[in-house]
Amino acid sequence: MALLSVNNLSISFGGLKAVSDLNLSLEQGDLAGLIGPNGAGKTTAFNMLTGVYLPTSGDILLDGKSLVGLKPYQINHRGVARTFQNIRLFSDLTVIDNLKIAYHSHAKYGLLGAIARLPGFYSGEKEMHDKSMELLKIFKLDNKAEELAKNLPYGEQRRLEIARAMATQPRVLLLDEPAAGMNPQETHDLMELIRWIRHEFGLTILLIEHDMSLVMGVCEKIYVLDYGQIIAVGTPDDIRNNPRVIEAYLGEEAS
Ligand SMILES: Nc1ncnc2c1ncn2[C@@H]1O[C@H](COP(=O)(O)OP(=O)(O)OP(=O)(O)O)[C@@H](O)[C@H]1O
Repeated sequence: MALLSVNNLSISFGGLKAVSDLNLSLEQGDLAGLIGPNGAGKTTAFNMLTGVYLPTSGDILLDGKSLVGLKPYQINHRGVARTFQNIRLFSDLTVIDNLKIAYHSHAKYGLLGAIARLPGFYSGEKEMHDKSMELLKIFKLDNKAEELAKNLPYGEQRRLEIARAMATQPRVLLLDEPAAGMNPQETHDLMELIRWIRHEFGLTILLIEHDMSLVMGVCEKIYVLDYGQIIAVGTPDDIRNNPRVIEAYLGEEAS
C-alpha cells in the first residue's frame, strides 16, 4: 500500500476548477516532484494535502487513513510537514527557538507539566534542546543557533524552514519551492541535503520547484500539472521528452 495516496482530488474556487481529479501515489522513501506553469494548481494541491483547503471532492490517504477534514495541526501530527513558498519563520525569535517551538507541538508533557515545571518538563526541555542542535548541525546552522531568524541570509532562512518542518518528525515532507531565491551553489547544496535527509530519515518527499536543474537532478518521479490537471507522470527523462509537457510548460528549456 502506498504511504500517501491522493485519489481524484479536486477543488473549485467559484467557477474556477483550480485542481481537477488529481491522483498521486507515493511510497515510503519516494522523492518526487510536482511541477507546472504558474497558476497550474501546485500550491493549491499542497494546501489540500495539509488541511489549509478542504477539497471539493476526492480523498487523501496516509497509510490508508483519510486526512480530509482534519485541521492542519492534526495532519502535521499524523506525519505530514511542509514548507511554504514565502518563508514563514518566527523572524524575531532565535534560530534554535524556531526549532524548539516545532518540537513543543509534539512534546510529551502537557501544559500543567510546563507551568508546574514538573521533572518531565526539565528532561523534555533538555531533550528538545539537544535534538534541535542535532538538526541545526545537519542543516549547517548550529553556529547560528542564537541569531535571530530574520538576520540570516535568505538561503539559510530556507534551510531553517526545512529544519523546522523536520522537527515535527514527519513521514512525508512537502517542500514548496525550496530553492526559490537561492544561487546555483546554494541550490546544488540543497539538492544534496534533500537527498541526504530522505535517505537518513527514510522520508517521503514531494517538492514543488521551478528550478528545473533541481527537479530533474533530485526527483525520481515527476508529476506535471497544467490547468489543474495532471498531464504527465514519469522519470525526469520521460518528462523531458514528453511533447505535451514541452508544449505546456518546458518549451526550449527541456531541449
Ligand atoms: N483561495 C483562492 N481563491 C481563489 N482562487 C484561488 C485561491 N487559491 C488559488 N486560487 C487559484 O487557483 C489557481 C491555482 O493556483 P496555485 O497558487 O495553486 O498555482 P501554482 O501552480 O502554485 O502557481 P505558482 O507556480 O505561480 O505558485 C490559480 O488560478 C489561483 O488564482
